[in-house]
Amino acid sequence: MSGHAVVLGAGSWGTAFAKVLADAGRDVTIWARRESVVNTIRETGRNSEYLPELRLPHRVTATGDASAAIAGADLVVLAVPSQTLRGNLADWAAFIDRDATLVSLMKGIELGTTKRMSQVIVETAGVAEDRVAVVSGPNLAAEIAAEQPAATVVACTDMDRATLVQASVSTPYFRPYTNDDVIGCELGGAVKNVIALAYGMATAMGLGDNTKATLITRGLAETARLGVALGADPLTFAGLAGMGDLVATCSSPLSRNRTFGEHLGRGETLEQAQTATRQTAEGVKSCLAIRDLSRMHGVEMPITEQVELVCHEGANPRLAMAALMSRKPRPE
Ligand SMILES: NC(=O)C1=CN([C@@H]2O[C@H](COP(=O)(O)OP(=O)(O)OC[C@H]3O[C@@H](n4cnc5c(N)ncnc54)[C@H](O)[C@@H]3O)[C@@H](O)[C@H]2O)C=CC1
Ligand SMILES: O=C(CO)COP(=O)(O)O
Repeated sequence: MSGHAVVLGAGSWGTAFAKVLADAGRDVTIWARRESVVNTIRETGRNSEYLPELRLPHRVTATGDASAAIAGADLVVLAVPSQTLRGNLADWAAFIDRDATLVSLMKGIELGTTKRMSQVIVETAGVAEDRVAVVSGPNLAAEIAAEQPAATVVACTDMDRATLVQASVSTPYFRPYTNDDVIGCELGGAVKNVIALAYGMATAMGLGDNTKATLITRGLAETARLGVALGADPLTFAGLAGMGDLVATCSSPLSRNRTFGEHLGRGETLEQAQTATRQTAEGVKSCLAIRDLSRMHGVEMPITEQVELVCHEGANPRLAMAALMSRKPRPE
């Protein structure tokens, strides 16, 4: 693979990922929805709204014309919010080259359908699942943009394709591992956002490291339970797309999900938290879809249930924590 790549979505991860692709040897076009973002990237080489510190490599350019950018690209990277993917991709699907690899960077579950992002891509773009790769791991965009060493997982049911994508995003600061467990990698990425909301609430409530370690560990347990019920390999949850991303997201003040949880933990309403934080916190919507998935598959996910109650039913975070602590005793 050495052709042209397109990154659809100019948020912080889409922009940082474009840099990774360019540093790994690609010409890259970023599609941005807003003309002001396109113009700033073209004129200054920076996405000043999302990653102002980052000077993009010369191989990266921007456009507002998705169809022109997609045509001829052999790597089509999707980096829009999970809940808008289906609508966006419906507009773009016709322009995607029949041999192109579609790469999902998104960490969410679709509301209503409870579909993972790769499933939405397969359905909407009309491609076989082995043409879709998922990139997921402890990858806070600002740290990658600053070239701080990090690893990730490239998951695809076609391991040859996973290896090609791995080569396309390998740089001295970004180390991708391949995996064929797409379900596990996608669930790890989506559920950790929900657990990070809980972690943020605990942080704002002044709770200590025992509480936080408990949330991470039991959060991982409920993620793995759901994953196994959906056909994932339990070992995936001990890896970068599971524990790795969960730890990075919960412990980092850069995380939008953790930050959103902190607002809720200070007693703000959902609307107040949304006003205070501008970027997408995927867990806020995905917690509803993940709760639905857990009920459909008869899997207990107590932390997710409580996060959903705080986010969408106005439950008090302290009472949510008390509810978790007063559950029926059970073996680990
Ligand atoms: N920011 C990060 O550190 C990381 C983010 N991710 C995931 O990557 C995905 C994308 O996130 P980010 O790049 O951070 O950006 P984001 O989620 O904040 O926004 C993505 C981009 O989509 C645009 N957008 C918003 N609504 C849209 C719509 N209706 N149609 C088309 N475009 C729209 C935004 O303007 C922005 O340019 C998310 O699923 C996130 O969970 C994954 C790893 C790291
Ligand atoms: O997925 C991420 C890091 O791997 C980014 O998390 P946030 O969306 O919470 O910022």
